[in-house]
Amino acid sequence: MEHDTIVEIHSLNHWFGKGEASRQALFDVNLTLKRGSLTVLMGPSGSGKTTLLTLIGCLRSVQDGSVRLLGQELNGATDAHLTALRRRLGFIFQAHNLHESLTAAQNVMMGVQVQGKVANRLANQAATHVLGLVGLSDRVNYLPANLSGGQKQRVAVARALVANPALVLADEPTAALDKDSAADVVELLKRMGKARATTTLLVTHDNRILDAADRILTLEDGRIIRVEERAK
Ligand SMILES: Nc1ncnc2c1ncn2[C@@H]1O[C@H](COP(=O)(O)OP(=O)(O)OP(=O)(O)O)[C@@H](O)[C@H]1O
Repeated sequence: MEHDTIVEIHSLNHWFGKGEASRQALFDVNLTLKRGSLTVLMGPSGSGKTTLLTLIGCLRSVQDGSVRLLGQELNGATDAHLTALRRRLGFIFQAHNLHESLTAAQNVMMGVQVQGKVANRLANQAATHVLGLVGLSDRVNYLPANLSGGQKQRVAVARALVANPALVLADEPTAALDKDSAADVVELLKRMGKARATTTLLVTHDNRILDAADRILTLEDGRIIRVEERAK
């Protein structure tokens, strides 16, 4: 695999349930993600977007086909191996998933500390720096309860990016936000992605993210039915 290939998927199939109740959710998915690219995944509810994202994110086991993440095969990988790989990724979900009892800075520090043992002082410096990049310098010591929805999602973006992950996976990161906050988060993902050459795969219906995408994939009934390359 080329050095700048972050994800390479061949003939991926996935099923939920066993025996009679078994239902196929993904059919013969093939996909390559290059370093620094922003790919959007679209498709109707139930088309398999989250299933694909969670397979790439080592959050469920690959059953059939090949998924190579950062040069390593996920099909047949041990739980320990999947956990180690998962730590090299950044995740952003629709609901921000912040710890309510921790400040913004402490939440972001957790994004550094999952990577292994890092001195608190260094983790704190990194967290403060990234919170500054997402425009929250004056909110580092706030608890989530005292932040707006958009600010919380910016903390979640900071937490996902603080350890410079090779790949960021995002599932509807702007869905729970009002228009202005959503625009801020989109701008941020674009800017941070460019500055750090992060590879991003995100599920969204947000037109502003579509405008920023290098490529738009459409899933329907578990199959990629359209690939639109965007000229930059
Ligand atoms: N844990 C599960 N157990 C059984 N079936 C599941 C499970 N997760 C997803 N499915 C089924 O797999 C298919 C794909 O679901 P998935 O969540 O990937 O779709 P999606 O495109 O992300 O949908 P949405 O936009 O509504 O989030 C659906 O038919 C869904 O019902």
